[in-house]
Amino acid sequence: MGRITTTRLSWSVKGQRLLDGIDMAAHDGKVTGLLGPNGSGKSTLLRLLAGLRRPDTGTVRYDDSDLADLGRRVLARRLAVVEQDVTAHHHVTVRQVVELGRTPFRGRFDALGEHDRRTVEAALERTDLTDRQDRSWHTLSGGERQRAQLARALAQEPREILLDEPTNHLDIRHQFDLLDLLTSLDVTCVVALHDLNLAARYCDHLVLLQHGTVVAAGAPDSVLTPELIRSVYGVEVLVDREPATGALRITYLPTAARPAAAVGGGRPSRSESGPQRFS
Ligand SMILES: Nc1ncnc2c1ncn2[C@@H]1O[C@H](COP(=O)(O)OP(=O)(O)OP(=O)(O)O)[C@@H](O)[C@H]1O
Repeated sequence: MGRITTTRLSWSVKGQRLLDGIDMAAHDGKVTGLLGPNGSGKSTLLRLLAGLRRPDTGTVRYDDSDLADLGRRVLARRLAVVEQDVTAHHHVTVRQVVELGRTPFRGRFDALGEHDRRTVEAALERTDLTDRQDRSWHTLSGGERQRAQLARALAQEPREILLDEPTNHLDIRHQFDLLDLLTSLDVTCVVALHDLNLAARYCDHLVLLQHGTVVAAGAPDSVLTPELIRSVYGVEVLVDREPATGALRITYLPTAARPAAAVGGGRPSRSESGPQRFS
């Protein structure tokens, strides 16, 4: 269906190792959250998973196939990518952006068929954009653009979706709508997130990065511990469960309650990593 795994994945630029020996797995139909401070390597890892960068060493596999052996068109028919702050030509409409999701399934000069049109309309509906489908790209807000990019990805009917901070422009309701939608899809999702509470609530599995390495991976309650959050983000937190839903809840403590030297977080030792390191 759509399992993504990496083995000892590394990538460098100008002699600087930005990803170092990443072993991770995104499970069939599940939502895997990529967490980590600014610059920890989340976007770089997503680009390697998408085949937009070639690893120096290591492999990415989609089910049993090595990404390096999958042709561009085969990959485009199964994998959708939602990058941060994508631009589009000013004068294209929302609907035209979403129709691009059907490109891998059509000949270059083929018109959209009935199935293409129905898929595009369903994607517009699911992202709450039906009434804005004729709007020009340049008139959209940041959040509407983000939803249009998600709609394009859904129109691709993918088996896997990679999303880089898809909620960063969205208001609270649309953040919940987007993540509810992702969790309801029968699609393997890998999503880079900054909001630890959203990660706790919506992700089945988390991969926590620091300095281009995986410092912890596993179920949210094994990764989002006060010790790991302090070590990686340099922030003191309380972790408990919301009374109403039972969901894991992270409460950030005021600066005065934080330990003096933790900010910036050094590379944690293996013993601090606690949960299973790679899964
Ligand atoms: N092409 C590049 N050339 C040089 N440095 C790069 C390049 N791409 C990424 N980097 C650096 O690699 C590190 C990881 O960047 P990346 O964008 O993957 O981090 P991130 O975890 O997604 O960060 P953020 O949370 O800020 O989006 C950063 O220090 C970044 O400056």
